[in-house]
Amino acid sequence: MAIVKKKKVSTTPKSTPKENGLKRKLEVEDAQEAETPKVVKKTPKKKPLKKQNGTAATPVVEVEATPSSENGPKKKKKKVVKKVKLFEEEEKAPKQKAQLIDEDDDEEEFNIGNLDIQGDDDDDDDLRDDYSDDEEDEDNLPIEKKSAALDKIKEKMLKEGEEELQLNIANQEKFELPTVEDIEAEMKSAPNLEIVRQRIADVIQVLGDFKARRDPNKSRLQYVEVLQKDLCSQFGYNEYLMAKFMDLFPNGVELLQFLEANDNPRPVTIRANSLKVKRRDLAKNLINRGMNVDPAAEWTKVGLVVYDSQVPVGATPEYLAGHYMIQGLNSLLPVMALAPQPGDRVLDMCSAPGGKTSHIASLMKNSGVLFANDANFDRCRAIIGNLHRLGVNNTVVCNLGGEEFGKIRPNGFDRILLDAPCSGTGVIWKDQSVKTSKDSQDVQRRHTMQRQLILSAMDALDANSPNGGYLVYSTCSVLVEENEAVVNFLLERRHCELVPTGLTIGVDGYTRFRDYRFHSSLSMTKRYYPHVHNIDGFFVAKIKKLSNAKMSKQEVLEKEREKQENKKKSQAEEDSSDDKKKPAKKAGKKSKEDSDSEDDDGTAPFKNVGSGARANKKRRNQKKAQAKQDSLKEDDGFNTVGNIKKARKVKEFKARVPKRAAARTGAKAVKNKRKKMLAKQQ
Ligand SMILES: C[S@@+](CC[C@H](N)C(=O)[O-])C[C@H]1O[C@@H](n2cnc3c(N)ncnc32)[C@H](O)[C@@H]1O
Repeated sequence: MAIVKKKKVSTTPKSTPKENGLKRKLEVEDAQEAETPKVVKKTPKKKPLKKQNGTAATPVVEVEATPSSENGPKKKKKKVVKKVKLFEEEEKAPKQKAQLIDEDDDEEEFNIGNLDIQGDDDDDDDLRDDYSDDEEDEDNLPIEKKSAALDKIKEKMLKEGEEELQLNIANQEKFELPTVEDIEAEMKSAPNLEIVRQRIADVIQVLGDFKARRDPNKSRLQYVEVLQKDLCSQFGYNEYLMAKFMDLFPNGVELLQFLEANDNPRPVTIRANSLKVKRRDLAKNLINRGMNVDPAAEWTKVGLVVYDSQVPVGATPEYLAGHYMIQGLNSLLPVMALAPQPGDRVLDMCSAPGGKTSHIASLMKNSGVLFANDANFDRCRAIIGNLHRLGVNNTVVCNLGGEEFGKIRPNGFDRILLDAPCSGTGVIWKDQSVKTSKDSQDVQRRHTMQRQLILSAMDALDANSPNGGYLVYSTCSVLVEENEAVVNFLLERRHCELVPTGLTIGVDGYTRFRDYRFHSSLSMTKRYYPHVHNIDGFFVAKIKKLSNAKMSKQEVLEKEREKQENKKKSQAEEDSSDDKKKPAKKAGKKSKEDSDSEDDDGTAPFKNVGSGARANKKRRNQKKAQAKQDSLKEDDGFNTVGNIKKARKVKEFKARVPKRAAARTGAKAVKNKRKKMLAKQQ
């Protein structure tokens, strides 16, 4: 309880920068207290664009919030006594106040200098010390003194929280896991979100140190199921998507960070249109209009972040004059990877509303030719509007299915951007309906379309282009099925190879993910996450076309065979390394200890990713995986091995017997006749 309130303090403005005499004067004149323009500018500046480190505050706070049965009451007593002392000193009415506080045990806040600060009187001592220190430092403004005092208190609280967490861990508290049925029943009535939140923190803690904290009668799977249900109810996702995210982030703390980032907006960013203005000049003009802007990140020369604005960002004279485009920073990445050159022939295959198109045109310096295509006619209007506003004049807007380009313009472009339609799982903050609307079928449909589009894009690319032959594939999805799986499919179907994106940020793409095994070069692709990079979830791959010749069936089959062999090899290697780690026990004699120890790998909370499981289990898993693969091949659009499957036609058996004969004779005669005919054929 006490720690949850501490969060309150951490959200208040943190620090005021030291400023020179003139600025200080202005500030004092402008506003006596906290809200000077400088403070507004500086405070968010640090937050939105800095890469967060792995241990973000929120989940830790949640764990800290776990009440320690031993410490809780003791601490409270101490606080009450100390508060009494303070009130004695401050108000000189000891008895009355003590009574008051005893009556209201929950009251843990008191007011100092217009700022609500909670905590025990050690904090107050600190605060007083801080003020006395500050008194000595006559240069500081009152707000600076308060800010410094707050910083100290916050630091202390964090330390205390950490100590409390350590104490909890040391106490080895056992948490009792409800059954999935209990949770389902709980969900039918209005669930208490505070309890759910606490349970999530508890389960993640248990999964993080499974051996020591588990209930011996419960398996890892049971914990994971409870966690999944709770996360769905806490964050409002369907189970399908939550399972996908749990696969993607096997570490519970990171999963929470990702889910929380999905509920918060990304910073507002704009791209300076270099066809019309330099970023520096644009920034000056916008600041003069009352917008608080700064360069968005080190890796971009055209991005600006807008902290706050007194005018709507989409209605300034500069916007209307086409000096900038409102764009998420992630949108800059695929265009930077594409690196279009002046004079190139470029295709933007799925381009509406034209943010990336106009960026491409500006890098081409309005020269060469750019085709901006989109299958949606209404969205094409938006492209045209934006291109006019931004002064782009090297572009042809067209309204075709992207799948057509491979046929109507084979080997026709130097560079192609395929910013594919996707599930949008990287931009959930923009569209919360994604949380519940995406299911297996939907993702499968996208996956199929993406594979068709990527093949068409590759066919439309000219491998003999003097300085090109590059395709950039991007999505605003974090799902492997829409990213690595699609690119891997292309590598198996066409003469092409992955090349480095040239992007300095991002994490490497997967080369293996659950049942999927991708080409090792997939590590050259880049992934972006909102909780890591503070930009939308995104994926970028850059591919070079090696030959305009299409692959023959023979070659495709050969690649296929090669792939299967590699897969078997890597599987065998895995098995042998597992066998080395743990000698295989006698098959069929599987004790309870064995089954427990399967779960004991605490490195990955949700599953034993890369654990040293025994050969027996491995074999069973292999069988399961094989069965799954077979079923994928059967009817699942995620099959990255075979052709893109159209709806299967069910072939009916037809007896090769003339209809008239069949009509004349009985069933038995027809059967005999058929037998005879078959014998003859043989
Ligand atoms: C992710 S958005 C593109 C965003 C755009 N690149 C930008 O930066 O402004 C995907 C676009 O693909 C279009 N689209 C969907 N299916 C398509 C297809 N088969 N061929 C071409 N475009 C398609 C959609 O209309 C949508 O505008």
